[in-house]
Amino acid sequence: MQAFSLQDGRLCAEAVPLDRIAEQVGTPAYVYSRAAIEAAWRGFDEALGEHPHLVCYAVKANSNLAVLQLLARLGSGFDIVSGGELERVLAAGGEPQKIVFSGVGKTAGEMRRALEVGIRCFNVESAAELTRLNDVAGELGVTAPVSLRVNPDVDAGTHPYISTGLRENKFGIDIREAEAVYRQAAEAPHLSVDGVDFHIGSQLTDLSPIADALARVLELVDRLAEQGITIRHLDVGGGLGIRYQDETPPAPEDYARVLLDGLADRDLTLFMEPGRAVVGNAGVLITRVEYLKDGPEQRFAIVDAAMNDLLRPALYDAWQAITPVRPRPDGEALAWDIVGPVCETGDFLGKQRTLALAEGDLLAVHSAGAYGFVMASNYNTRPRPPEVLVDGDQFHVVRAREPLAELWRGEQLLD
Ligand SMILES: Cc1ncc(COP(=O)(O)O)c(C=O)c1O
Ligand SMILES: N[C@@H](CCCC[NH3+])C(=O)O
Repeated sequence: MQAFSLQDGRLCAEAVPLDRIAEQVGTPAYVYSRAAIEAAWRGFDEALGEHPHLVCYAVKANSNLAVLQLLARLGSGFDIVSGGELERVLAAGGEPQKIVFSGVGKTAGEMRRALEVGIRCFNVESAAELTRLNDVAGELGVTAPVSLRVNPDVDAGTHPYISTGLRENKFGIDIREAEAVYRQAAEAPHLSVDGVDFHIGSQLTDLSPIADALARVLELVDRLAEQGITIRHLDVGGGLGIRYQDETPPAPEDYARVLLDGLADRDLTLFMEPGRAVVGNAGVLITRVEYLKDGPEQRFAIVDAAMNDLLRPALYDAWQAITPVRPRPDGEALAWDIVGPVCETGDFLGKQRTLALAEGDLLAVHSAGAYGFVMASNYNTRPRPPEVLVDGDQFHVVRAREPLAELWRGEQLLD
């Protein structure tokens, strides 16, 4: 949960210097720490102690196969939102019985595949989706396990683009309509009601909206029990924040305490879907300064990473720490806008960063393990960067830089 630190040019807890990685794979490149990922996942798993639970890592945060494989080996479950993520989890050795499938727009094809492999549960987000899932399960002659994602209408107090638990958001089933939809589910011949689910937003730094949402959803569970609809598991989604700058996100133990206190003596298995908090501070994006440019109003450090590699600053105006891998203690510290080569004014990684810089310097953009590579694109026909996993004193290139010719594979010239 701590902001990631570099010690002597290395990811903390790992022995490989980042400049050695840069020499071998070039820049920009994502670098992840195995030790940090595993420690963060265990933090959630251990916080829930003996209470029956399943930590379903949210694949969307970082879906690199080697990252998924590490988590699968720890016994992690997975929260997926597409057929593509399902295939990734299976390819990485994830157990189908530990997969939950979220998302508002599941296609019939995605449902079919998930039923064929036998996932643990579908987090259903509308009455229409429930009808489709029942039909698809019926065609296959199987029963689909379901949990309804309810929208508890609480303000998560996060960026509006990543807040999901308000009535006006597209996510989940309005909590006031949930009982009726549960009755529909209970009567459907090819569905079995197993759980209830909520997820109110991402980068949450305060536990009180989670406690509010939990209380509302537990009232629903109790009302359903009175009607003979038994809920066996409660999925509390993900969303726990990390420290990017000066945030003080709750520790997994405090989070777990709120959840377990809320449950009281109810017999509910807990599922959780953390993404960012598992991988966010376990990764950096390394990039090299190409040019220093003195504009009339502003100094620019033009680096070789851009918004296509790391979108969060451009999309959310997100702040991520940027530090030199080898600081220049005797250099003059000046305020720089750290910008990329893409042809957009919004292409920046950081603004007004006071640093002593020279051309050729290697920089690390911190907290880049979550929503980094997964949101990268080929805009400006730039190859997506390689991904490297550091494991003690070794490192592995777990995804190579895309060769340029791959960027137009499948395209056709006209006759
Ligand atoms: C349903 C669901 N579960 C889990 C997550 C993971 O969220 P986070 O990375 O904030 O933990 C998300 C994304 O916000 C989500 O939409
Ligand atoms: N992409 C967002 C988080 C989205 C959460 C997805 N449900 C971010 O970088 O902060």
